[in-house]
Amino acid sequence: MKRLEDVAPAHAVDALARILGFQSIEPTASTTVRDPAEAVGRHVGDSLSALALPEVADARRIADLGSGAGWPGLALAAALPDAHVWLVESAIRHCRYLEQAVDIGELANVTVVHARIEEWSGEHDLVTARALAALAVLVEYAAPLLELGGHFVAWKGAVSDDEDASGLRAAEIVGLERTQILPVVPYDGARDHTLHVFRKVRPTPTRFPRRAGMATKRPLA
Ligand SMILES: C[S@@+](CC[C@H](N)C(=O)[O-])C[C@H]1O[C@@H](n2cnc3c(N)ncnc32)[C@H](O)[C@@H]1O
Repeated sequence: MKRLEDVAPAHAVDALARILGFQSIEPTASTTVRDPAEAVGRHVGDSLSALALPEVADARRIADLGSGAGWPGLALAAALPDAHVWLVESAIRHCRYLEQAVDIGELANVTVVHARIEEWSGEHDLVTARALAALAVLVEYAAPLLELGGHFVAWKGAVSDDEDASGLRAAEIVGLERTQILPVVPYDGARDHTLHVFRKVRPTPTRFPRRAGMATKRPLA
């Protein structure tokens, strides 16, 4: 099994160790992977696999959508102290957990946002999401929050041909273009992990974001 030192930069190790310790004992942590040794790969390694992308390593204003227990947002905040990270989460219970995790990690560069993604605004050079929704929904959530030229990275498991095709059609509608799919192996035995990278190439039409719930109820494609 990997150690934090193997998956995180040295300056992030102490903060992430404290957060993994807190996650292992705090009942409101929204994860089934509580054992810190296992969480090193499953959460931190998975989150930081994206540092291989310059679009992520160089980002300065990051919005992590549907943060839940805080991955990848907390790991990116610890690894990228010059960036500011907004953790956007609609469930108040998860927000309370995230605020405590941020305190325990002494992460000065994080803001926890209690909001539905569709009802929040901002302009970011990077938007991230893991385990949140199908690609078509994700690109619709991400596009209005990106500056032109900014990037969206989706952490995905296996993506069916249908989901992929719908995601690309929806991306076209909201002004995004997929630039690459990066296969990653964040921990031993990880299968079908990919980072789908999109770039905002056109302004998003002003009818977005649609009303809360519409993206999942009536997907664009
Ligand atoms: C399955 S969890 C994933 C959490 C985390 N990204 C991870 O990979 O461990 C999805 C989270 O997204 C939140 N969520 C779902 N739809 C949302 C929305 N429209 N706006 C804000 N948060 C949302 C849920 O409350 C939940 O905490």
